[in-house]
Amino acid sequence: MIEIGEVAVPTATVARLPYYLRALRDLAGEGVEVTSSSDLAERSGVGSAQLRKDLSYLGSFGTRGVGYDVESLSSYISAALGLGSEHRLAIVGVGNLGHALANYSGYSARGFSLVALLDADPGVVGRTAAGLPVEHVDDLERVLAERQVSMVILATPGGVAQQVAERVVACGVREILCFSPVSLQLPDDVVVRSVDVAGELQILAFHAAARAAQPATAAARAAQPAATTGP
Ligand SMILES: NC(=O)c1ccc[n+]([C@@H]2O[C@H](COP(=O)([O-])OP(=O)(O)OC[C@H]3O[C@@H](n4cnc5c(N)ncnc54)[C@H](O)[C@@H]3O)[C@@H](O)[C@H]2O)c1
Repeated sequence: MIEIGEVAVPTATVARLPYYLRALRDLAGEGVEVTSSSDLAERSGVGSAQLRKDLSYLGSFGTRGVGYDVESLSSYISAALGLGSEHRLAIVGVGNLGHALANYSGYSARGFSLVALLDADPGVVGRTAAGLPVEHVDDLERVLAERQVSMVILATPGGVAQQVAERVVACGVREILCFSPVSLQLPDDVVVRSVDVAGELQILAFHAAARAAQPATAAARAAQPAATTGP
């Protein structure tokens, strides 16, 4: 469970909120003012019962027979995710992956500002990516303090990730997005989200193998219409 204000929300629900928010923003971009739970659920890639359950942790939304007000639900989820305040990001490790992450153009639209890039390689330090200079990791403490960094993306080789993460945490950062292939050992109040593309692909491979083993069952399940009730 994660505390949002005075409410305890399951971690899995919090992980789905960004998908609801993205779907709501897409709807707003299309000029849609009110949406049904089934439409929002489909756009978010979840079942509508799951969507209603997740939203019920945050409060009472939607009008039966009418639906959800896109703008107000979007504002509420943004506030629940803490996106009202600016999150200042640094990327440590600006190799292939770090460079690609630096050039991602979607941070600002989602409430994040990329403010610093750090690397240990003298051949990388001094280059620019996304309009920012890459600074030496020796200056990590100064850079994080000066730019008021509150979140760090770690994209260093696995062998140095623990040591870099400890320095980041000593600077007061409590949220780390880790791409390095290690299990970081950090104080309990530090939240680490690890991304593992190969692991996700292995899960897809598992599903592909399961589907291949049971073609008739899978086809029958896919043909069943989803049940929808409520707003
Ligand atoms: N999680 C995933 O799905 C995923 C996908 C691809 C890569 N990775 C991992 O992400 C990391 C980066 O991958 P890559 O392909 O960009 O590698 P890369 O070698 O191109 O980049 C790593 C960068 O980290 C820098 N570095 C090394 N030591 C450092 C330190 N102490 N402080 C700061 N920077 C330091 C290097 O100079 C280099 O620029 C690797 O650990 C890789 O295994 C994870």
